[in-house]
Amino acid sequence: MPPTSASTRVPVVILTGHLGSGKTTLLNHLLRQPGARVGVVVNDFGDINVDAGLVTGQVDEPASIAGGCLCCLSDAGGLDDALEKLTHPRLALDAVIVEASGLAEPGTLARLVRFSGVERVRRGGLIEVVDASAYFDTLDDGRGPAPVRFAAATLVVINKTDLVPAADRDEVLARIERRVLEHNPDVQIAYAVGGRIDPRLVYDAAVPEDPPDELPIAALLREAAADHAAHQHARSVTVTTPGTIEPARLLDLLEDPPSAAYRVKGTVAVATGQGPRSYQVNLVGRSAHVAAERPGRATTETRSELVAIGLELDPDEVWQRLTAALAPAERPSTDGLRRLRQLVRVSL
Ligand SMILES: Nc1nc2c(ncn2[C@@H]2O[C@H](COP(=O)(O)OP(=O)(O)OP(=O)(O)O)[C@@H](O)[C@H]2O)c(=O)[nH]1
Repeated sequence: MPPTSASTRVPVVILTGHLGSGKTTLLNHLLRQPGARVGVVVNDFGDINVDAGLVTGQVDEPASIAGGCLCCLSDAGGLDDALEKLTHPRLALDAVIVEASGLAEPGTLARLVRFSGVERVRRGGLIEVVDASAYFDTLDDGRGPAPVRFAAATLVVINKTDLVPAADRDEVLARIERRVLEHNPDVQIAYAVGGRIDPRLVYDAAVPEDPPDELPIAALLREAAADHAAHQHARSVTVTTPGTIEPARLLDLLEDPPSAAYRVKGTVAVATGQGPRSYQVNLVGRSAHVAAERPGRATTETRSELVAIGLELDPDEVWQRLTAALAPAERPSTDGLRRLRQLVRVSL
């Protein structure tokens, strides 16, 4: 079998959180994003109650995908079996979200995805949902070390902030934030009501609108849920450069990304003896994935582009970092090529 093309890798996002913290609410919010094609893996449909209208078919009936979501029950076949089906190129999903039961241990799930035997998977991050109003009564008594579960997260959503009395809110949220950062100082933190985070933090929708040939279920549900309510908007910074780049500078960025950049994605071109070679770059949290594109038809234009997305991005700082990462080079340095190839190897 030919090697999997970089473009067919599907980000697998893990959603964890204590019982009742708001995982399903957040998942439903993400599924309402216009134009999104998302696969969902759940342990138990009965338990999870994804909005019925959004659950449009089992994975064996891909023709019925509508309103964006295709759900798949993780049964005896295990997670890999579900991922194998949902990452099939014929489904062309933008992302797969694995919603864990409230009792699941985040580190274990992260390892299941990281060491998944499924070739078309790439890590899409781990979102841990926290109930701000119940945090110090359930997860953490505030004494001793903070819960170790945060160590596996790339994004922590401090949800239900509306239930914290206004007078105490700043202090309670700051205390939770300090506990979250204790084991994971690089983690991105978002605040939410009803799980409403900016979907761009999690994945890219293939198209900006719902496809015209699909049922208007997602649109109706969006209206019903008044999902246009405010959420913290993610910022993004894009830098494009013509021509080929120096991989060592790109690796410098991927090994030490700007702290406020939650995702960095793009395509870069590197010169080779046989002409430019393109690589797809994806970083979520601190985990980078780089894959070589299959050599395609020769193009007249070669360019490299990176986009950084995050909640508190400083646009000037990030622009400078991305620009430095895309330093033009007609010929890559030996050290740069070695580091790039090594990252491509560990990304396989
Ligand atoms: N007030 C308030 N309620 C919320 C918020 N987010 C979720 N809820 C409610 O909290 C309850 C639990 O939310 P779920 O999304 O079912 O939580 P879950 O983490 O999926 O729950 P389990 O699957 O049982 O672990 C539901 O009644 C939600 O409507 C929020 O930000 N504010």
